[in-house]
Amino acid sequence: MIKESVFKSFDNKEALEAQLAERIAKQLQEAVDIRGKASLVVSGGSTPLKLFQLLSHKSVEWSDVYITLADERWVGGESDDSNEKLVRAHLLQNRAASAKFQGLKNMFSTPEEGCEMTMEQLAHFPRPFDVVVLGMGNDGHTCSWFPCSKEIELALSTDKLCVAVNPGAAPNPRISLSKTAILASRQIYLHIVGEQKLAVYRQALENEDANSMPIRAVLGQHKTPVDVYWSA
Ligand SMILES: O=C(O)[C@H](O)[C@@H](O)[C@H](O)[C@H](O)COP(=O)(O)O
Repeated sequence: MIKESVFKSFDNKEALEAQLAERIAKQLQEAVDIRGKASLVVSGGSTPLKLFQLLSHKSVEWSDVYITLADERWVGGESDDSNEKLVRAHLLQNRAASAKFQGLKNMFSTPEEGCEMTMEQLAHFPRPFDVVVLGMGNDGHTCSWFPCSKEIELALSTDKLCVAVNPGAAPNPRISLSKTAILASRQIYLHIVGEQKLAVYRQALENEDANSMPIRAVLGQHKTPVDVYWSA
């Protein structure tokens, strides 16, 4: 059994998003106040869209906030599969438009070829990351740590910042921050919605085999604070 992290449940998505946006904004501003800059890592997918929109209106010194992605599909920036496109459309708007965003995709044709350049482009990011927002798939993946990929053990063991991942059961080759990179942060939020994701989360707590349910690599450690935000 994995010792449960902080688990906060909400009656509806709106209440979750309002509280999480407020908390993230406060933590980012505190980081700017203390260290002069802050770093935020966000995930793609459908869950965080409203959270991004709420965050974009928050009174944070966004020009001192560095934002990147937990993972990216290796597709063009105009593709509807692009997480960068999603972040530019929903988060890098309003007040947050002045944030310093660095995507993970570059001009190389594969993530394997582009990985080194991606890591060079992230080398200047404030680390440990101040805030990391993760989602979770129904297979227990987070970031692009897919249990069906041949790179899953590497993603969960390498000391490098990024890994290329070729998921069998999901579209597009990916680049992902590694477990080492994600856990080198001050605060992780796992943002999940719906009964099915709750059941997957509960199943993840049952044992520590992260290769089969990679979210366990995050839930099973207690060095980095992990707060789970769930709503029906
Ligand atoms: O690139 C991605 O798709 C995300 O980074 C991925 O890890 C996502 O967080 C989960 O797949 C949940 O996605 P949903 O929020 O759409 O359920």
